[in-house]
Amino acid sequence: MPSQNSPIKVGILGATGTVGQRFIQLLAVHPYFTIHALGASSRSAGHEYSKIVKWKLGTEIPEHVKGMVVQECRPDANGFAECGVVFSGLDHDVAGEIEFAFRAAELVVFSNAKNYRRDPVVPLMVPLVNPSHLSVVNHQRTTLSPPTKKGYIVTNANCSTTGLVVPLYALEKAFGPLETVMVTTMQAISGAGYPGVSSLDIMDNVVPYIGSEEEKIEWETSKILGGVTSDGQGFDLHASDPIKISASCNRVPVIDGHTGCVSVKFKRHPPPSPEQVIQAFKDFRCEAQDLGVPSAPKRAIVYLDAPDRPQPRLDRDLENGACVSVGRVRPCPVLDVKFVCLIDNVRLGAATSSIMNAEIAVERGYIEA
Ligand SMILES: NC(=O)C1=CN([C@@H]2O[C@H](COP(=O)(O)OP(=O)(O)OC[C@H]3O[C@@H](n4cnc5c(N)ncnc54)[C@H](OP(=O)(O)O)[C@@H]3O)[C@@H](O)[C@H]2O)C=CC1
Ligand SMILES: N[C@@H](CC(=O)OP(=O)(O)O)C(=O)O
Repeated sequence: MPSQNSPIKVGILGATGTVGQRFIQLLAVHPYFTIHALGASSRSAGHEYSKIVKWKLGTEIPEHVKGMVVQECRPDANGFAECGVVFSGLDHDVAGEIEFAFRAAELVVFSNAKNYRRDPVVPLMVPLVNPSHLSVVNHQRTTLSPPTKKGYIVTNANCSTTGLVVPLYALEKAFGPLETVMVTTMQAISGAGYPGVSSLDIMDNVVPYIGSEEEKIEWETSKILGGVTSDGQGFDLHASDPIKISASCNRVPVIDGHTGCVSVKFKRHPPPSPEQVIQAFKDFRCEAQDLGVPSAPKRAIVYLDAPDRPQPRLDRDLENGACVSVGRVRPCPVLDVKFVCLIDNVRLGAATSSIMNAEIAVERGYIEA
């Protein structure tokens, strides 16, 4: 952990957006990191943050951030050169090039964008599941061009993928590999950024399509649940036990919180009973909790006993939005067991995961204080 006197200076790319605002809220007071630079598009650059942002959170903009001048997202822009880390909430249209430039300039980049998630040397890291993937950044530093001494990129997952893989990981840890997963999501409008989905499209409605979302859930899950290859240079993508995954994604008129209805089939026969599955959810602990990093939730999975939970409005604030809540565990007449899961898509689904990934990187010595 960095000493009290020298918190690591961090920049936020996409600081004016939905995810960027959460970064600012969550990092306003943080034991390891201090906000030092803000970046956004040329539309926002040159303006004081409080004058240009359409702040949507129910807390005030932190006092020391209000007057900060938003910069262009370039490593040589004012403030970024002194940073060790940048958190990125950039639109995917621009994230690829910008994040790469910050890595090349020897910054450590924690990204929410999809651009590098499939890269064979970039960890796709859900902090409650696969922090072991972080070690591959050593290989990334030497093999990606340009090679770096300190800089690297770590991404976090799609928000719905994150809400799914936490309970799936708990099940694989307790009962061995899964064979089949079916998930139907009901995703909040904040997942589409700001201004996102038009109110005329989403009020009084359900939209049964979110572009590329199903493919992301189906692909990302295996990279996250898989391990690191034996040479330590990449990811095994769960190849020895392939999981069949089918996702159906829907946009619903909820502000924050993605819900998933999940059915799973286990490789093992007989499969665990619903009672055993519930116990596995209750017993689940992960490395972020053992390391005691500041953003780790006390309970990574919160099991809710009531027959009508979890619900986004009631349960998205559990553990400050840093857990996955689950409920309705019951037999599945088609596969083995089914349940419902809920994630705060902008906290654990985005900003909280990036921050927790960075905290783990600090604790493990992958970021110099
Ligand atoms: N919302 C969510 O629940 C989740 C989002 N993500 C991912 O996180 C990222 C951010 O999403 P979100 O916050 O919702 O999106 P928003 O649309 O709300 O914010 C986008 C941000 O990117 C900036 N930006 C846009 N164009 C440029 C440019 N040319 N140069 C520099 N900055 C630019 C915007 O700045 P400006 O205000 O100046 O236009 C803004 O700060 C995306 O990649 C998204 O896919 C991942 C998981 C969950
Ligand atoms: N597509 C997600 C949010 C998102 O931006 O996903 P990704 O980071 O995988 O592009 C949603 O609409 O809820």
